[in-house]
Amino acid sequence: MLRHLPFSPTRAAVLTFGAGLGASVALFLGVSHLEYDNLALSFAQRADQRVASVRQGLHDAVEVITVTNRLFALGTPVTRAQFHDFTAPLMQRHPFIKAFNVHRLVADSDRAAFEAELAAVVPGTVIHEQRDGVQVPAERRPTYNVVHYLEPMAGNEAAFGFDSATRVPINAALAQAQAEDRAAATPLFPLVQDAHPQPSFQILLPVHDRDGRLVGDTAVVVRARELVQKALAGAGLLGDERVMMSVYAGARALPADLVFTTGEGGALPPLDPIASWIAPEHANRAIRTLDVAGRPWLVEVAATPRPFAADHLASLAILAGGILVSLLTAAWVQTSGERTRRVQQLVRTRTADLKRTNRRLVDDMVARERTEKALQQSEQRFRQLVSMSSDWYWEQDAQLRFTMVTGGFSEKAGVLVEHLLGKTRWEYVPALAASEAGREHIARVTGYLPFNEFEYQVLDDQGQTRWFCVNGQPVFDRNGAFTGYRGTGRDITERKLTEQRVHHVAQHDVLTGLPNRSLLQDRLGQAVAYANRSGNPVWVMLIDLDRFKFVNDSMGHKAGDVLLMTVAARLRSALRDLDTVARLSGDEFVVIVSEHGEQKLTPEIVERVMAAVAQPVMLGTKEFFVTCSIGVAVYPSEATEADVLIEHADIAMYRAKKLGRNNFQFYTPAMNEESLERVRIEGALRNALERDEFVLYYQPQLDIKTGKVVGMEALLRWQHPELGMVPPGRFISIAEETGLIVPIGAWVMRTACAQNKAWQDAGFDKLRVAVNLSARQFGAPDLIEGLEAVLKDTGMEPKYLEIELTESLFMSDITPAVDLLHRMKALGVSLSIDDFGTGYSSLSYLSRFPIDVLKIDRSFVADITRDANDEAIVTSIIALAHNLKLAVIAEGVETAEQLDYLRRHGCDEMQGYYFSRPLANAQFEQLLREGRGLTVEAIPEQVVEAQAQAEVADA
Ligand SMILES: Nc1nc2c(ncn2[C@@H]2O[C@@H]3COP(=O)(O)O[C@H]4[C@@H](O)[C@H](n5cnc6c(=O)[nH]c(N)nc65)O[C@@H]4COP(=O)(O)O[C@H]3[C@H]2O)c(=O)[nH]1
Repeated sequence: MLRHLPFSPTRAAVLTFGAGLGASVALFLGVSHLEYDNLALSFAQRADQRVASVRQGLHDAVEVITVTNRLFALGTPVTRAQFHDFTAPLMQRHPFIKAFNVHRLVADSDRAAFEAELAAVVPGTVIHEQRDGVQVPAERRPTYNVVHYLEPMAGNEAAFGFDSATRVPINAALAQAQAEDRAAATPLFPLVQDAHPQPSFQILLPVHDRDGRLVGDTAVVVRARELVQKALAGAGLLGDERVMMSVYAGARALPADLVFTTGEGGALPPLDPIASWIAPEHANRAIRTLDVAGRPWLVEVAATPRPFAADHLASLAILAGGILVSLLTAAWVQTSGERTRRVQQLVRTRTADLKRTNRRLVDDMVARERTEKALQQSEQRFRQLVSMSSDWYWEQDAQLRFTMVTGGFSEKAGVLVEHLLGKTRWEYVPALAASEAGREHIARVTGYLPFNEFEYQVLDDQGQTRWFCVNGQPVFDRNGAFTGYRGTGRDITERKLTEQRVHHVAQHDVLTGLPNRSLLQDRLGQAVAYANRSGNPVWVMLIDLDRFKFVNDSMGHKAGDVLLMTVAARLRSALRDLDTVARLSGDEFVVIVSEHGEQKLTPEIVERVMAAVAQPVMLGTKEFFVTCSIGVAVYPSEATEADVLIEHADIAMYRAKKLGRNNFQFYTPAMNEESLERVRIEGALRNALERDEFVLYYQPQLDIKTGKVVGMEALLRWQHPELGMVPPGRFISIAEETGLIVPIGAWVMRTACAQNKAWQDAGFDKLRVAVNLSARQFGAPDLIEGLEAVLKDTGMEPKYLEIELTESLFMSDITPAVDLLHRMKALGVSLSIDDFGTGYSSLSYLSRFPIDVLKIDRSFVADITRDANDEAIVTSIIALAHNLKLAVIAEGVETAEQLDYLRRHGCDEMQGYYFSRPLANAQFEQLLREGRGLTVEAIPEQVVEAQAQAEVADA
């Protein structure tokens, strides 16, 4: 059966519904029972109320007649008027009273008199009776019971004079009243005064005279229905449809006795046993018997049949609610049951699935374990890699805030990770938004674009500036929604600092820290641009230190460096911050000064610079004076374009140098010519050796005592096809600067040796040839080998070669110089110091050097007879040399006085125009051939010696 239902109720649901239904019915019955009891109680109360009301109404009627009867029982005659006055208010109070009667027993003998009295009240009244409904004079009887007093008369006229003895009920009631001595009621009977009979009755009480004889009675005529109605209405019990009621003026419910009923058809409906069973409350009936002045009255009260639901709302509601709750509970149980069934089914299915999956899982587990292991290893490798590398790894969320930074970020970057997390890059580095590169980066990132090698500055937790370089890739989920960024970063501070250093180094001189040539060009461009804008002039000064080369060569590079740094600092402090001081090269500095506002550019600026440089400098333990030569180029000026400013300043500087150093020159176009010549010379010099344009001149050197030529100095001459004979003063310095002096010097050495050997071989006296060795040659690595080769190749004995060195050559780091000199000396050559006295004045090194000859510079010799200082220097040099067992040769001897002085002071040899200028090959050979020499005056050797010693002591 259940299988045909659209759903199959579970047993639990059926049981739940059954139990719920049973409980609901039980509850319904219980509550119904209570309702029945309640209804019965309510009905009993209603019935009692009604019965009591009716009883009260009847009691009032009895009470009325009792009171009225007392009026007559006193024996005092009562007039009709008194009777009227007495009964009028009672009638008013009890409208159910039809009339008050006083009956008189009248003997037939008194009939006429009595009728006369009656007629006196109502004319024509006789004692009468009713026969077939018609009023007729009473038949003659022994006694009559006549209505004597009647109130009210109106409406009751027919009763006045009526012989009530013709009425059985009245006679019976009077007899009963007399017998029981109390009021007695008649049954219902039709009144003579009623044309249409209404249920009425009388209650009467006998009246006795003073002797106790019955003389009549007092009666009240009552409308029975009105009485009942009045009683019920007075108690407010009319109109209650819940009950029906009937009142009978008798002991049984006979229709003839029916006084009052609410039921239709004049009486209560009979009880329907079936209906009573279904609705027991309908069987509620109350039957009470009342005593009405000795007569039984029946009051019957029944409940009005009502719809069942009207009186059973609560129980029905409970039943309906119970059924509903049962249904709902059953439905819930059903649903739960079904769900449980489904869940069980699902569990079974899933369990089967799980078993299958489990088997697969076991397989997968093995694979996964392998994968996890590999992953762990990979992760470990990644972590190791990250920790070993200088990089860190970072991630950001969709709002571009850092969510993770790994790889020892704090240690590598000096920033705690917590300081970064939750912030965007530009929240952590607000300066990003201020730079163009930063804004570009922000735009890129907010556009979810990848970025590479983005570099930016960060302040670390210690407040140090660092540089980070980051790479990043945007991350999108499967749906293409942006979820954040991930990438790497590294600290590139070191690299940046290195770059800055490199950049600084690239633009600055390492030694002095001043801008170098490259930055100088930049600054010069700015200065020229400023000059063009403002119309103010710009001066470019090229400063060259005088005799720096000497310091560098003589005191060593370190001293030279100290000097350069000192000069750089002095230049810097002598000028304004706005001005540029740059190191061009070696001992050359460039200053750019621009005219600003009221500060005019004047030569005092140049003088101030010169004065600043010309302060004493402590080099080691020695005090040294350095001067400078300055060339100044002015922009704008007629002849000076912006791009040749330094060149022109250089030309002017050369001019200043030429003019005796320690001064300055402003560039003039004429200077350019000299410079051009210098350039021409430099160019021509490069080809001179190849073109065989060099020649050697030889200047004789003579023994002062004997006057004989003992040697010669080889002096280089350049026979240029256009320039003519170019003296060394014009090209030697250029050759030294360009390094051309090395091959040229080698040529000189070889040529001089070869020539000397040739003259020796030609039979002339064997002379010594002196060859100048420049600093560049002295520093050449193959110097010794070259000398050996020359001596070997020419076959000249080494003792005939004298190598002239300048003091400055070996004054710097004397140890290698000493070593080199010894190696040269080991070749068998002699060594002389040229221009002695012009350089570094310490003579202490002389004892350590294997020197043979000191050569007094011609500048001392020139003034030897005029300047006491020079005299002193010369005599000192001679004395010193002799003390050191060195020979002394004076050069530049031009006069006999000079020669005389030198001779007197014991100078060994001389060289100078006084005897001979440097001579070409042929001329020199001629000189040798002629055997020319000095004329020697006889000066006693002791005198010369003594004089020399005395002058040395004076000096
Ligand atoms: N006023 C005056 N001058 C005199 C007198 N006697 C000689 N002289 C000049 O004095 C210079 C002597 O040479 P130095 O001091 O070595 O000075 C040399 C030397 O330092 C250098 N020089 C010349 N030839 C060579 C060379 O082959 N190699 C190197 N390295 N330097 C050389 O050039 C310098 C100048 O050479 P020169 O012009 O030939 O000038 C020569 C010579 O002509 C005199 O009485 N009065």
